[in-house]
Amino acid sequence: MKLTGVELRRITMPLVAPFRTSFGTQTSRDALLLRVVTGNAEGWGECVAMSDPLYSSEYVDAAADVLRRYFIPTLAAADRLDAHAVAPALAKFRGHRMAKAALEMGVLDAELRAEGRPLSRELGAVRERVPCGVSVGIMSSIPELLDAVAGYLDAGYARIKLKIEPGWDVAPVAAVRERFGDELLLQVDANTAYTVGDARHLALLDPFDLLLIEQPLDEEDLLGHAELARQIRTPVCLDESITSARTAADAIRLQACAIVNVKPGRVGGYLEARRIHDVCVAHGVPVWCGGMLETGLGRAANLALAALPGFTLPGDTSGSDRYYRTDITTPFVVREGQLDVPTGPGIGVEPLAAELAAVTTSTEWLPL
Ligand SMILES: O=C(O)CCC(=O)N[C@@H](C(=O)O)c1ccccc1
Repeated sequence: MKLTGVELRRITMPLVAPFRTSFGTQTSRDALLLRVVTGNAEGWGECVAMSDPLYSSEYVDAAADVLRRYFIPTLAAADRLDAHAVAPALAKFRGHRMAKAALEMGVLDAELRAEGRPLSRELGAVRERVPCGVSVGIMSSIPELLDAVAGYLDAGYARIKLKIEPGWDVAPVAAVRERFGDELLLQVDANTAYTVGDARHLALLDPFDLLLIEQPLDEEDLLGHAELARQIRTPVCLDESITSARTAADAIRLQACAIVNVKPGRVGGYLEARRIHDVCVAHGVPVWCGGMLETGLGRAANLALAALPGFTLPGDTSGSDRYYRTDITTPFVVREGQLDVPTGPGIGVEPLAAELAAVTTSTEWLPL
């Protein structure tokens, strides 16, 4: 397969409501999409980097630049190209995993569409539908939080994840437990907001029977997470710390985590995400699929991944309307707390022309 050209497309999609985490508040999603054109098919890639380097070191302008100056020309020069050749071809460049993931996703989508094969089959999916959790941001009051959680439970979500930070942790968890009962699948996400010195405070969450506490400490503090895990009962889950199958294996061996949040964009693509799944399954560590406010393109691909056997916990792949009034693909609608895994070739969805045009802020065609 030969690369004939790549379109870099920037889009801006307003969120239906502000989404506050421990590292900031988002009101819209500025994203980079890639349309990868090969001799016999086109594929779509979505870069999950945020507008600013607050979740990780990557940000969308930098991703566009490194793709334009280094990654796309490197692939164009490759005499044979398939999705499995993308990561090795780009390995000489350090980091920029989200940019690499977007390009690999576009090549993988094009390759599978040309062969008529769904991504779910390529990855090894064993389910046709996956249970959906939902991520709930930090709110300005407990009543506002309880109303939001009630709305998501009415919508059928199978699991609630609460964003927490110092000053917004035990009280919201206690209020949600008290209002919605002990059966509710409930977890929290700190996005690195604490230190191991907060262990005694975080142990106050133990009585609430949480599924997990996600990334409580700095992404580079594996030993701190291992120490924290010895001091609290709530299982520790890592997100930002897990950037590859190698770091997943190290984190497990160091007993820094009992559960892993797998995000294809964070780890360099869906093929590395599958390797992380395989490492975790081999160690008996459950995984679930995280989210980065993806459009329907990334949502579709994440559903294929979330259908693999080791994804035994509900992920953050929620319905399109959790974040967007109008998606750029046919919207994903949660039914009985589940979403259908796309069955079409490749990622199984394509952008809707009018909806995509309405949110496009720039396009750039790189002929190769
Ligand atoms: O449902 C989603 O797509 C978002 C899930 C979610 O909470 N993502 C968090 C995270 O840290 O995992 C996030 C939010 C904003 C930006 C980056 C990451």
